[in-house]
Amino acid sequence: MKITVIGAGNVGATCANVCAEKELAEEIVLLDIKEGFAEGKALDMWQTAPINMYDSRITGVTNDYTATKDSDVVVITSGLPRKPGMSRDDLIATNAGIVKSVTENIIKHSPDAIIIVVSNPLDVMTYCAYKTSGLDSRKVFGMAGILDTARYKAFLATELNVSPKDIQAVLMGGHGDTMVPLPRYTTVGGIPVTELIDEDRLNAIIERTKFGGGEIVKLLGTSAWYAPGAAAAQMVEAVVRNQRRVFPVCSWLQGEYGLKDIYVGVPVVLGKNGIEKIVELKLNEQEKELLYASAAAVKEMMDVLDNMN
Ligand SMILES: NC(=O)c1ccc[n+]([C@@H]2O[C@H](COP(=O)([O-])OP(=O)(O)OC[C@H]3O[C@@H](n4cnc5c(N)ncnc54)[C@H](O)[C@@H]3O)[C@@H](O)[C@H]2O)c1
Ligand SMILES: O=C(O)C[C@H](O)C(=O)O
Repeated sequence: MKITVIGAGNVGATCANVCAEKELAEEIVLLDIKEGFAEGKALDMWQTAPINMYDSRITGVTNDYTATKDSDVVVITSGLPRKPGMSRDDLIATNAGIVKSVTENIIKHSPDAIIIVVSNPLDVMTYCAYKTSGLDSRKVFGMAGILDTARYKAFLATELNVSPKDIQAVLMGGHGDTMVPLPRYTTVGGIPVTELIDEDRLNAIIERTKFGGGEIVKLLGTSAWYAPGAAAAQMVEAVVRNQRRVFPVCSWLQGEYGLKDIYVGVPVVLGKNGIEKIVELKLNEQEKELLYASAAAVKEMMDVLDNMN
């Protein structure tokens, strides 16, 4: 197995580090456009191998795609993060150029790779990588739902003073303020969450989840990386170990949920072929309405991207 992570910044480096610590591949390549940056990060990480006891070999390169040749999985994290006061959509012009050129280079050297997109605005950048790569849509998908549900679960674990391990949840829609956490599909040790928390508190947690990325941007002046990097690595793990995990993933819909030709977050089964199956939940009218509003916001940005090319 060979994994490449494009972008050795906060998210890319964290993702590569988690992949190495979990020994997800014999070879992990970190690539960045900044001279010496990926080399330095990779060298530092490799020096943790004797401490953390792993033998996945990490190397870093400056924009040399020959080193990424025959990768099984490529994670794209290259691009600008937002600053306080910005929305993710404000990044579209710069990051579309970066994701397009990166995808072209990936495909030249790893024509059969599975591509996991992390760069923002997530749903539109995943669409950009899909269009550019020419790959089957099952092999090009985006990371957002694992992060967004992790935030939702973490907030619930704090509120209920229980282990986050026991919280299960589904969240759908785009990776923006319109995302749709689904309380009807949220359980704590198998108990419906609505039996454990009153409606007002639950609604407050849902609102905090929707703006969870922005909360961190305000605190740090740049966006989050520990949870995003770990979430991307969890998707890599599901693929390289063929785990068939069920996660919300930004996926290309072809009629599922009544939506067509759009990338948006839905629950899927993730395995060695990428998206093995899209799971269709029986949403009620209110949930459908929220999902469609979120899909409409994503579609608007996909149209912006189409008009840029
Ligand atoms: N999907 C999500 O849930 C999620 C979560 C967190 C961050 N993000 C997004 O991920 C991206 C990266 O965030 P970050 O915090 O790691 O930013 P960062 O600035 O720390 O790292 C980005 C890296 O990309 C590199 N880069 C830029 N252009 C490149 C190119 N053409 N080729 C290779 N490398 C290039 C930069 O040199 C930099 O090192 C941002 O767009 C951010 O919004 C998405
Ligand atoms: O909020 C951001 O800009 C980064 C990322 O999408 C996140 O949710 O942490």
